[in-house]
Amino acid sequence: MHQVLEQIKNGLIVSCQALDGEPLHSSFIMGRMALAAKEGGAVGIRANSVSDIVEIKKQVDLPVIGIIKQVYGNHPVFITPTMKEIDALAETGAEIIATDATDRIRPDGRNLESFYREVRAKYPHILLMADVSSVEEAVFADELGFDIVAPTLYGYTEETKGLKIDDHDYAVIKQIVKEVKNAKVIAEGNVSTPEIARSVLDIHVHSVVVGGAITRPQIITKRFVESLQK
Ligand SMILES: CC(=O)N[C@H](C=O)[C@@H](O)[C@H](O)[C@H](O)COP(=O)(O)O
Repeated sequence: MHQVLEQIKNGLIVSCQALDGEPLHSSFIMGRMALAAKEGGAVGIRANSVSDIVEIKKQVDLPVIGIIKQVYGNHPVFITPTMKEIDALAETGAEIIATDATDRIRPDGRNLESFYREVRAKYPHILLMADVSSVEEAVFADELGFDIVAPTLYGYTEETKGLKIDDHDYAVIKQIVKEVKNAKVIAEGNVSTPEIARSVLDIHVHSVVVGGAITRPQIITKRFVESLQK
């Protein structure tokens, strides 16, 4: 197994992201978030943008899943959508690059297969992670040759809006683990409690990514406030 995949096996990856407009939007703060995550025992970091990744890499020596969230017009594909973002991420030294791997046409008019082949040919040594929204997309990404698949976009496409990883006793992630043959399956998206993290690991995912429940204090605060108002 690739050394980085070995390193993150059975562990927690913390997604340290604050977009423009969020209270913690700052590469300095994301670097410190990553350091806090490492102190807490995280085995990897997921991060958005070149400047955040560069700062995070100064603070911690953990493997980084890099993405660039780039919106082109009103196009729905925004996680590392084109080769421009892949090139920028490759420069940062991110060990893993994640990209939208849904069946939607990309902003440059290409489909996933032709995009994947070009990225793989250009960067054969970087691990590639497929952010999908369904079992079918997970299987297709695995067949293409992605190293990692994750249901990151389950709940965030037109067809899946509002759905969550623990719906129907974890049916979707269970099916992905069952049907994906070669890629490592990582649980990501709405892993909002330690109990959910434990449950998905028990389904035999390779690792678990947690974002907002650790690194978005406005979301954490809201959950407490809502609990007080019940
Ligand atoms: C859909 C989308 O844009 N997901 C993003 C992907 O990088 C992030 O905004 C999420 O925080 C991340 O996936 C972790 O998920 P959660 O924050 O639910 O633990």
